[in-house]
Amino acid sequence: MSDPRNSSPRRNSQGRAPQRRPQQQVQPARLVAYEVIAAVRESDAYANLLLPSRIQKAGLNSADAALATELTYGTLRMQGFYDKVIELVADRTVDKIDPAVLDVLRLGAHQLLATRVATHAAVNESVALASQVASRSATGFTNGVLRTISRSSLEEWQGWVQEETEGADEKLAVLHSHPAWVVRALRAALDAEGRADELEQLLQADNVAPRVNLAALPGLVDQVDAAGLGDADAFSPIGFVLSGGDPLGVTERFGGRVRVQDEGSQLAALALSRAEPVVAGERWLDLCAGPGGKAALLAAEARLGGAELTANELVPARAGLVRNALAGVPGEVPVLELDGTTIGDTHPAAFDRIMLDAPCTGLGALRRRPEARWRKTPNDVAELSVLQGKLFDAAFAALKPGGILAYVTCSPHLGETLGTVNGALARWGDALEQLPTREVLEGIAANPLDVGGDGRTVQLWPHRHGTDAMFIALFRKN
Ligand SMILES: C[S@@+](CC[C@H](N)C(=O)[O-])C[C@H]1O[C@@H](n2cnc3c(N)ncnc32)[C@H](O)[C@@H]1O
Repeated sequence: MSDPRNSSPRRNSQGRAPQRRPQQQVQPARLVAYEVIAAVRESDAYANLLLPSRIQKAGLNSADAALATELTYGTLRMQGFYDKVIELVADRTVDKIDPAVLDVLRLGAHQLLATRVATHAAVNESVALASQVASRSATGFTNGVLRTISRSSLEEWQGWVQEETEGADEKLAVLHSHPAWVVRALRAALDAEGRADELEQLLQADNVAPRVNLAALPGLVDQVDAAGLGDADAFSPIGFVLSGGDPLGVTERFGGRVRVQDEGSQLAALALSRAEPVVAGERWLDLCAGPGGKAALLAAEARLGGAELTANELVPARAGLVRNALAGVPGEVPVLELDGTTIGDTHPAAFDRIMLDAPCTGLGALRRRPEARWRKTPNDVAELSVLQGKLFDAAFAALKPGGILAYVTCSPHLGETLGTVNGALARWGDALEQLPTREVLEGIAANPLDVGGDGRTVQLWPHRHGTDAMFIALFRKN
């Protein structure tokens, strides 16, 4: 069989521009997907925030809403791979393609290579979309590129794309659609546990939409009612995998006492609240609380043990989200709006337990935020690790002697995990004691966790635990 790359649209007679503007209507689900993908590119929109409102505005039924979601998320996730395929076919780099046409091509490539959408529907609707959002001349180009892509299988394109790419990490990067620097960072993080051979599994897991996970707030939900929501989580003792239906409907039905929350986030909050028995009257702080997932769980745990939680969040709009998240838990939880780096000055030695769920790159939650991988840079790691160090020191100063600090990130990047921890240990010496985090979590988890490392810190992984790649480290102030 001849190499399909030789049938580039410029050379292929079947790819010639149609003579007339296509009459086909673009299906609303595809139009919604295109609009969100374009907004992500043009105005740095967040797909997970914009998509629900676009679906609602377009009045999509549930099947079309599911299609729009799959098309949007799948296209954004696999954009790096599709761009390489498009470059091979179009015989030019993607920066030489009109951005609106490129979005149409990415969306079309996704339908052809990763969905069961019929080839004629994927191509014809993409051509119609190109004529609607770009120029008439773009229709011939779109038609040619997509017809060429459709003539070969995903596996064949994967082979050609790898052949065209130099370097082992770079090949994995393009094949699994991650920036190469992220692949190198993930390899280093796995390598620190002696598990670099799991890299490909991790990259694959980043490209699979996560299941909807729920947390039933302890002491506030009848566990029998909650059990009807789905299967119990493998690890979190309060978690469930939603078996079906609208997650927001479930949260509303339970008055906010059942919440959508990743299992790893549940374990991180429980690691702090259950590290040792709670003494009534303890004061707890959630230093970087927005949007409030862990704060709600900590508030429920504090209520059970007779402790008092305070939440803090720098960004006022996100502090509002924290207040909403706390609404399902009886009792008052003050929500401060301070810069967390000053908490040691405003509240010296004031708290028995502090959650520092630090601002981070979020490289551990790439499956959840499909466009995030394309927005982060190594500079973000450098800047965030400085902020993480400052927040750590402030939290340490706000901790009472004997108090417990949980340092948590939803990034496995070593600069944000062990780098920050080792920096703090170097600064604080014997005053900062590492607690056996793995042992604490093994006492909480419903099943053995099988985490790597030396046990003083815990790194969870999507491919291994089905959670976001949460990093959790517990400390005591001596
Ligand atoms: C990883 S998120 C926390 C997630 C939260 N714990 C949850 O479970 O929903 C980090 C939060 O820290 C906030 N933040 C960033 N810089 C901060 C600062 N200097 N002081 C306090 N909060 C800050 C961000 O706005 C963001 O909401």
